Amino acid sequence: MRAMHHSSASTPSLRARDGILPPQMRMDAGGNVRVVVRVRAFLPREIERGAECLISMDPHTQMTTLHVPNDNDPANARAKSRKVIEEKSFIFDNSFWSHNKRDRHYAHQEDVYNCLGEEFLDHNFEGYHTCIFAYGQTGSGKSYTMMGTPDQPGLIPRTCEDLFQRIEAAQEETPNISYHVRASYFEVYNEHVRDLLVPVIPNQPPYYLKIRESPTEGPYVKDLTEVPVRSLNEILRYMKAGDASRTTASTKMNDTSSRSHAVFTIMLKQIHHDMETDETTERSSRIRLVDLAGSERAKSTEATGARLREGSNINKSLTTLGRVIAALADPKAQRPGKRHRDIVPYRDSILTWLLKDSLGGNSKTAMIACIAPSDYEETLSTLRYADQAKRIRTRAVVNQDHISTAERDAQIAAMAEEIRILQLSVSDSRRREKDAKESEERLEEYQNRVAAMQRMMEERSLVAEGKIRSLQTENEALRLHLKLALDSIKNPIPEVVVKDEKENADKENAGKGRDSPVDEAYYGEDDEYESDVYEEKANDVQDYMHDLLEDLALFRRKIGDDKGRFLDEEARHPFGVKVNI
Ligand SMILES: Nc1ncnc2c1ncn2[C@@H]1O[C@H](COP(=O)(O)OP(=O)(O)OP(=O)(O)O)[C@@H](O)[C@H]1O
Repeated sequence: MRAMHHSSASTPSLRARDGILPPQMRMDAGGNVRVVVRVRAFLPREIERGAECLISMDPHTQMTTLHVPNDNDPANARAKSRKVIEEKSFIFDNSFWSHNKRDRHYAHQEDVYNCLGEEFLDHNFEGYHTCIFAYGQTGSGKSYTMMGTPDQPGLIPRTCEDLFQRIEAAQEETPNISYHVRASYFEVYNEHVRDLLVPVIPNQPPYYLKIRESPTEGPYVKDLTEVPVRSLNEILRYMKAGDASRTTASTKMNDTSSRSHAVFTIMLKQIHHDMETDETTERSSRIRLVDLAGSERAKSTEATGARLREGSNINKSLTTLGRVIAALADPKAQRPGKRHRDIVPYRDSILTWLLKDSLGGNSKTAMIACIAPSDYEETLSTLRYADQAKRIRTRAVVNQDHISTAERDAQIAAMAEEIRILQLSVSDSRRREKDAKESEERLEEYQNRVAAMQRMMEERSLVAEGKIRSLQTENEALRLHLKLALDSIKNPIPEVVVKDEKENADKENAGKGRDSPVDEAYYGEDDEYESDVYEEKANDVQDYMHDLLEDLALFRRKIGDDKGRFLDEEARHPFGVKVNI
């Protein structure tokens, strides 16, 4: 069973990069949703129509103010028809001014990452799940902020880059930790989930995935592709492929990408093996990065109300998200107790059901509210959403497990037995073909167990890899130590004589008629005897070190054999089962 602990910052080998942000900017375990707002520059069409910027931001108070539009901009005519139209101010955790590049406070992509992404990645290394989602009307800069462009990469590629840089640095520093990264990418379109890592087959209808809920892990997408990734380039390749799939799908359906919600997930597993206690500590965290559909479509759908059911489905997820945020922000929802939790309508849409944990459960969550500079109505609506989201509190815990090698082996053996029994019952119910549903359920359970076992085997092999790496490092250190020891024994550093002593010694030597004390140290009669002793000592140390290295080599071979056996076992059981998250 998964044990949950609060962050054990003292675990030296599994740590995040600390001290980057002042403590008041770090969330505690039960923190509020972090809310930031970002305003973009004018687009060419806005400049053409002579749009005015209605936003101002105060870099000291992080206040964002929405000003009343003048009468010249036709885009704000509807806003003008409202009864009350007034200046509105909101304070957020950060107000990012990306409107005018010449401004001293201009927030570049890098600034957004440094202020938010970096801290969230710290949390992931500490073992917390995180979620960052971008919200805002179409064309307000969500994709630019999350994905960016090749020249100006956004939060997602920067997170991946930093993740692999940290892993690389940590592996050099502490070789007994193994890191395992997996990624998945899906979109929610028209209340359907589509796997973006499965290539679209031309002239074939899209394949939609089902949602399931596990009592321990919460809602997940069944059969979602989850690929293991070992480098930045690899993860970027998957991301690109997913984006291409998203665009292709949209064109095929004759739609725009802004109608779908894209969810990019990275699973990070850190496995630390303590050679002395033979105990393994695992930290698992989920990094969820979400680019939501444009918000104003949801509102217009809602406003007309009479659209076809299919039409209203398109952004059902987004309107439900609004209701979920409102319910969670309600102080009643913060109180413990089943009744209050029940009023949150997570299950009313696919997106909110899947993000249940990220919005109101075990996750540290941030919302980036993207706003256009000259649209009063839409911006006010986004800012109100964001203001409400500030009040949501999540309950993040460090996802950490301790397990000894013996316990892991026992678990694998028990699981293998369970799988064998399930396999028998699957083939039995298939033979009887009596109850198709029962058979399907058993098969699903069987596949889940096989996938879980496959993971355990992979982890066992990761632990072995970690052991080998730390032995190699130890080996190298010993070799170096031995070399230095031998060098210093064979060529001892002459004793340094301080000035006064040297003068006295010189005088004494002059009296004895000798040349210098250094000459004596090197060529004196006694020295031949000394050098024999050194040689003998050197040989002893060398023999001792040699034995040690042989022991190490033996241990290494043993671990290598173990690993080879596991891999063989895996090869004999080509599970080929997809993994659910
Ligand atoms: N901070 C920014 N700096 C420069 N250009 C930006 C910025 N934010 C957005 N843009 C530009 O504005 C346009 C719209 O942005 P983007 O596509 O990110 O919007 P979006 O909110 O994702 O829209 P949709 O909901 O339709 O997907 C793009 O041309 C993008 O390059």
